[in-house]
Amino acid sequence: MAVVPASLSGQDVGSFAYLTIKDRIPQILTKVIDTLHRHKSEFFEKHGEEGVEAEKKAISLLSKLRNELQTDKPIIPLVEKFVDTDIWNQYLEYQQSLLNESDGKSRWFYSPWLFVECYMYRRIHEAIIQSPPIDYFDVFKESKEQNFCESQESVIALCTHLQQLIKTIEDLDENQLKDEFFKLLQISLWGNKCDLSLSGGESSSQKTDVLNSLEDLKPFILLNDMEHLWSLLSNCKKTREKASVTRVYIVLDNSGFELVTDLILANFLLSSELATEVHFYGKTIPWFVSDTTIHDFNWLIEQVKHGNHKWMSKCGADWEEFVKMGKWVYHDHIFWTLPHEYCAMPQVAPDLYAELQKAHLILFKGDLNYRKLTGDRKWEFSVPFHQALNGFHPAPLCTIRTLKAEIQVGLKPGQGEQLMASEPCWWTSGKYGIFQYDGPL
Ligand SMILES: O=P(O)(O)OC[C@H]1O[C@](O)(CO)[C@@H](O)[C@@H]1O
Ligand SMILES: [Mn+2]
Repeated sequence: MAVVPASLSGQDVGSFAYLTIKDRIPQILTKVIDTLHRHKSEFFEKHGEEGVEAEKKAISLLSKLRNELQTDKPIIPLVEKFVDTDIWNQYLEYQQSLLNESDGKSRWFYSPWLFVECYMYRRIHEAIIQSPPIDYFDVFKESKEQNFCESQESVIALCTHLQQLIKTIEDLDENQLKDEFFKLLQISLWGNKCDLSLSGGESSSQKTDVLNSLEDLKPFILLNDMEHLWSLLSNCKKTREKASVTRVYIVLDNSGFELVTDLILANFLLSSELATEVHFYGKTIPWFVSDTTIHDFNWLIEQVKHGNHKWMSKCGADWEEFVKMGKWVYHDHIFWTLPHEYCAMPQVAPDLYAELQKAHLILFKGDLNYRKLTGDRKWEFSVPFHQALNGFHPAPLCTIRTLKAEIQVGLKPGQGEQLMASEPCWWTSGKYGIFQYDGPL
């Protein structure tokens, strides 16, 4: 097996991982507890006393979790039966086996950051499913919906842009079509600034007109492989036989404004015939505050459809139709909410790996996907992306991510060091973005 660098972890005092475990995660837990409190009367109305008791139980489990974290207690196995409980507990044992001390127990600050951060969201889910009858409750739903509602104006601007574009799409020459493709890719990139995990669950909606900001934002794209995406898809379109398909898969990240930008891009892919099918992958359980579940996906399409604007509602109606016709397919898979790096997918989720191999192109949205693609490890800046993927090559793939963690590969020699000297927060602030491609050229 190839030698890989150590994992990022909270052991490195002062690092982004350390600060996330120390400050951001407890803050998110406190918000979750507060959300449950605020829904107390709703639970009472729905379920009577039983609902109130369940709310108390969930809160006490979450307070215990917060205490374990803040006092750096050992990571304990999951107890409630769920589809992935055994896989999680096996992974916990595996993490323990990596520790050299004889009585070594995985702890929050001493284990890989990716592992403990995923574990925290899985424990939140456990607290909820241990508390029937409120075991259906999505503690992050409110903030995801708020993010969408606060981005209304930008959503209208994007829907209007897309509908105008579609009207004349057949008259566009190759270069014009490529320009439009690049625009919508960049919108989807900057949509990733709006996650709610980095902001500790605080509102992070899109209020400026992103369409008119694209030129100003260009200097912040550190790696730009958009040309490869164009070559690949325009080639598929040219060489495609009648009745055959081009499948683009989008591994989704955040709901709210970012999801709108992804759906706008997916709509364009169909309208331009660069793809004939778009497959979406979301999360099975609430995850990293703002990540998309099937409920968020359906809710958002419904909202857009009933939007108070002609072009917005046209988009929503078309999107519903794409889903009905099977041109857009939404998939769930438990693997996306496991702590494993993606190079483990062939062993842990061979069925999912086989599905991904059917794609002509896979787009991975967001920072967490990047961390899992590269194993969340301390790679040198100039290590090739292909190498950091550590054998994960199901199909041509591209990561579309704003930088929100101390990890970046594939830079030019000296580029990372230079950024580090001039702007120490360059890789955690979400200010910079990348399109990083791996696949045949
Ligand atoms: O929604 P994204 O882009 O995956 O970002 C998730 C965020 O959560 C973090 O784990 C921080 O809590 C960062 O890695 C990242 O900023
Ligand atoms: Mn996210």
